[in-house]
Amino acid sequence: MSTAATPAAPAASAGSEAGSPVFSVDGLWKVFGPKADRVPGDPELAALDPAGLRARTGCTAAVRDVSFDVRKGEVFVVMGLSGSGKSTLVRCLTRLIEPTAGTIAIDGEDVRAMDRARLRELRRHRAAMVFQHFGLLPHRTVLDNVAYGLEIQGMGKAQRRAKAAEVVAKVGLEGMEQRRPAQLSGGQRQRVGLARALVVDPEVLLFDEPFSALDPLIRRDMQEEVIRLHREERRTMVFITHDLNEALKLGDRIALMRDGRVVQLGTPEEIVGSPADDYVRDFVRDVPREQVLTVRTAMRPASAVEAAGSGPAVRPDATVSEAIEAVARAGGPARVLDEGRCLGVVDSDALLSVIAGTGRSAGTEQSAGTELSGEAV
Ligand SMILES: Nc1ncnc2c1ncn2[C@@H]1O[C@H](COP(=O)(O)OP(=O)(O)OP(=O)(O)O)[C@@H](O)[C@H]1O
Repeated sequence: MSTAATPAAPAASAGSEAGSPVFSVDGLWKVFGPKADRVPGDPELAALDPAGLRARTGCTAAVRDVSFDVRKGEVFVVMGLSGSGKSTLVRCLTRLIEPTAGTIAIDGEDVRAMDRARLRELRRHRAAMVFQHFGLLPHRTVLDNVAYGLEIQGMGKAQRRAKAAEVVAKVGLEGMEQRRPAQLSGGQRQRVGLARALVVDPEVLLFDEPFSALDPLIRRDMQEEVIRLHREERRTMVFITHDLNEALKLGDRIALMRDGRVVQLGTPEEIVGSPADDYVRDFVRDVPREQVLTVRTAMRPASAVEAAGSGPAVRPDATVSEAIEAVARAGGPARVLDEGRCLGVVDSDALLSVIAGTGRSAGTEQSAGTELSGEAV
């Protein structure tokens, strides 16, 4: 299947090409400082740690040799501590920051080769950014703030207002169309920022720590909003956060950054269940494993008798926490059923050992299965 898409590919088309890359990033570097260009190509300089590089050259490598794909329809989270390079990396995707080396493609098109007009179109139509400081126009109403992107595109007033009203309702601000930003709460303002990015129907939404200034309850509301929008539209999203819980909650996959490098790229389950190194292990140490790891991690092969049984059943993507409930309620093992196929069995010992961190690692799946009928919970 071709991965080429029209510049303003509608979200509805995203599902048909699920899994193909929207952004492809290869060997990306961003070095700040004098004669930054020489760093990526010089193996000796490229191998220095941040302090060493700074001492030797006066440069900071904010992004170091990073490669990844953002797949169509996924929420791709870039996570890391302050200064790890998240914002620089995501700004490089649309060249809000010019990369020093490496390649970036969107739907196969070379972003680094784009001229100014094409770049403008990329930022306005294809990859819209939602910022933490949403930069709303204070004298404009909510409706006109949202319609602003369409105005820039040259859309007529009636049409852009109608479209803006639709998106204002979609983000839960119905009835507030005529308010000005100063008359809104922080969470509501963030919704306007989100609506403003959504109204141009971009192929990808880029979120730069959009919720970090919000209080915890409003933040949770906004996270739910993003999950809902993603579920409804399957729009591709790249989401920067330094908050591990937010990353685990929102991300289909997470790129964990440290000192400009991606130290691990994987699903929440892979990152929590199989940390790539001690840094990641330490990072995820306090995560409640039972809420992230799934029964795939905990199950063992089923005997023929167990597979044919009629006891409780759980889906393979059910969390360990959900499985504990099912097993506790039934007082015995539960079958793991995938569309009627028995993939294995989970029992209380296996579930406990996942919580204790002594179980099998994430991502290893049972391949054998038995066709069975049954409802998985
Ligand atoms: N314009 C610049 N000039 C020099 N150094 C920079 C510049 N912008 C960023 N840096 C440095 O690059 C590194 C990565 O910064 P970046 O803002 O990408 O990190 P971040 O992970 O997004 O941090 P935060 O969570 O605090 O926003 C930091 O060491 C930062 O000081």
